[in-house]
Amino acid sequence: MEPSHLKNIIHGIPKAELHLHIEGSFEPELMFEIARRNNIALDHDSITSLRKAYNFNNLQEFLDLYYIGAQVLIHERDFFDLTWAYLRKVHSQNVVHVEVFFDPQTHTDRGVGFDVVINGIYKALEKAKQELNISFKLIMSYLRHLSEEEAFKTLQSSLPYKHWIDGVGLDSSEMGNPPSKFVNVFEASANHGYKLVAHAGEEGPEDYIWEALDLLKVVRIDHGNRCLGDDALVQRLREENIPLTLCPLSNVELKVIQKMEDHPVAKMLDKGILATIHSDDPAYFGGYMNENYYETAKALNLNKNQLMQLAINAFKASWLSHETKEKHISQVRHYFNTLNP
Ligand code: HPA
Ligand SMILES: [Zn+2]
Repeated sequence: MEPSHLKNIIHGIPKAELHLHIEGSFEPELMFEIARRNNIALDHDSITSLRKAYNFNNLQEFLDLYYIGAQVLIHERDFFDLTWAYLRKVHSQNVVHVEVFFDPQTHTDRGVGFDVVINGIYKALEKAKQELNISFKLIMSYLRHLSEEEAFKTLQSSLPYKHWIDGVGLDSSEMGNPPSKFVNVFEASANHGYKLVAHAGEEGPEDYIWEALDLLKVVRIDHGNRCLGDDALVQRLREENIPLTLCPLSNVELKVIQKMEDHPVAKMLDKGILATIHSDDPAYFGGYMNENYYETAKALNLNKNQLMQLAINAFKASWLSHETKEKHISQVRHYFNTLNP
């Protein structure tokens, strides 16, 4: 397919984004603006020099910069501006539903209140619902390099805002921080009514995916790239329809795979896994939803049916009501039916 034709097709697909860290959507331009108004000095003297530092050999090298960038976020307005900028951007890419992660501990550990963080993020999400017609869910993610006790404190802080938060996740440094470390806090989170997801099998082994399913009882796996090495796991994912929220540009940038041509998403679709495509940390990895779809489709030579399946899978994997999912899925089908051959 011609690149411009493929881009046009992808642009027009109504899309759902289910794996997005709001702190990872922090574009350098906005980071400099917020740093200036908060009187915070950044390590880099220009946007160009900051962008040049975005060159990672692994997850940890990225996380080190990601946490530094987040330090300029202090006031509710900062969290609002961050979230609003992301929502405007994805609106321009025909994203109609988002399920957004935020990392409260990245901020509360610096003395920023949980209320400040969530008010800023939530108000932007509400505004996008009203003005951009984007529906949303909000997922609070525990940092796995910290202790389970710390996660429990975060759970406690979240309770006054429970009606705004749909689920909890698990992110940050995967190796050496297995899901089993968080069994109790996940169980407690479920008891408070939160849905459960976890990053697993991004850099970590298949075992971590099993643990996320069996011990944490998650309903969705974030990444899960490593599952194909384990036939029993593939069967489990397929039989239970467990979605994998994949992030192809992230995988290339963090050297989870060597090149996009090695991405497992097409094989996963072939095996009947509910695989979906998202952007993870778009400001750091060079692309939002359309760019993730495009680079993947180009490298793997995906056809229209595969693109349609990916878009449908994302709505299936979402936490929208059955009725709303069906509405979006029929819009995706209609869109592909109206495309010229
Ligand atoms: O890709 C990721 N993996 C783990 N933790 C993260 N926190 C932000 N992005 C990521
Ligand atoms: Zn992620």
